[in-house]
Amino acid sequence: MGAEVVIEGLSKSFGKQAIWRDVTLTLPPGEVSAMLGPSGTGKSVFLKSMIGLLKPDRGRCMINGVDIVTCSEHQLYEVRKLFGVLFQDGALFGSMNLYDNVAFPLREHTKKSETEVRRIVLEKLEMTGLNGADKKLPGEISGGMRKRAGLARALVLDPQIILVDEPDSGLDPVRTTYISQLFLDVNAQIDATFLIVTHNINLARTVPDNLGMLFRKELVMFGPREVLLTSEEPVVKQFLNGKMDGPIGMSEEKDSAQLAAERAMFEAGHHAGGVEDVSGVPPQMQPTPGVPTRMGAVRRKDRVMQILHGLPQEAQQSIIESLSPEEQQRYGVRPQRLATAGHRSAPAENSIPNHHQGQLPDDQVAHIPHPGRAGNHRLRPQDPGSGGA
Ligand SMILES: Nc1ncnc2c1ncn2[C@@H]1O[C@H](COP(=O)(O)OP(=O)(O)OP(=O)(O)O)[C@@H](O)[C@H]1O
Repeated sequence: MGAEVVIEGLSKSFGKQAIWRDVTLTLPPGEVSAMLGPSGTGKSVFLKSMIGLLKPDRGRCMINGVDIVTCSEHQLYEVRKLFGVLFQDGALFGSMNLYDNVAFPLREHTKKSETEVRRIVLEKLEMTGLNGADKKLPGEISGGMRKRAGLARALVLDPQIILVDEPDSGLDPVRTTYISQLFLDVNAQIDATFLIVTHNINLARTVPDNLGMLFRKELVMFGPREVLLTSEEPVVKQFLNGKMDGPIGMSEEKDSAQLAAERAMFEAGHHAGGVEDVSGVPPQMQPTPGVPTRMGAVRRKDRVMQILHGLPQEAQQSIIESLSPEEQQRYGVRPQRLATAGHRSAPAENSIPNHHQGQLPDDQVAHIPHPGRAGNHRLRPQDPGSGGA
């Protein structure tokens, strides 16, 4: 199973420029999480901080019990072996063919024989759909293939955590979906913990189990996908709809005068861009038929049902609706009726009045038959109105 990553109060600045402060979240083991955020909000800095390439100013980043912010160089070296990283362009060596690129970490960090190296390289090339491409140079293949080769290389040391930086950069929407499918298939096969940094709305809506968003130097939210996808938080809504209307501006954020001027413009009928309001929670992509079940998704179901009562009402309903009738019965929950427009909830005739803070009545709160580690109490959705944990 992948490693859990527990981040508490993490802050990073460069000189006087604060990048983000007080970031607290947990990446549940074996689940796929994605971090969103406008350009320049420090998503790449966040990834680099997680592998110790950049040193945060404050806070903790615990991986298998080791805090990589304060650990020794030797411990950091060991912890880094748990990571596979897929950089934007695949970060391949241009002068080496794909075989040697993928073999590189094995030759560099292990004492494996060339026979063993060959077995592993060919296995990872096959896993990433690159059978027969081992002799190609990076310059001879498409951007999508380069990314897959970068993923094959990230897999050779059997990582427990896979970090992916903007997988869609330079790819068309169809290739982006194919690489997303590959992430889910690989996740199903090796049960590693994934963190994907992306701007891509389609990917964010359909791929990860958990979503987070960085904005104004803070983590706006982090939690199960249903929380962000049903959120009324303006910055989250704006981002997920790709519109100009909202707090995100041409550079990172707007001041109040610009916000008001633009609001008036949009109210007068100027198109704010993007498609019509997209709201609600689309079905999540699944592993390709024939690929093993995603155990991370199985554990997530129990985990999310354990924290269900603490989630916002819209998210709760969406989660309950995503369960099969048998699962609803097993967890002791039932869907409430939703109004059609914008998936906003309306109390069902037979529903018990909702309590404050989106809590479900006791008889609708999940009963977990087999609580386990997956009941990760540390992964809490951020209060939609705040950046704190
Ligand atoms: N090594 C560094 N030294 C100083 N400033 C840096 C360094 N690395 C990043 N920054 C600054 O940190 C900020 C965040 O950069 P980062 O690349 O993490 O943003 P991002 O959210 O990944 O953006 P994008 O989506 O455009 O890739 C930027 O202002 C950048 O200039």
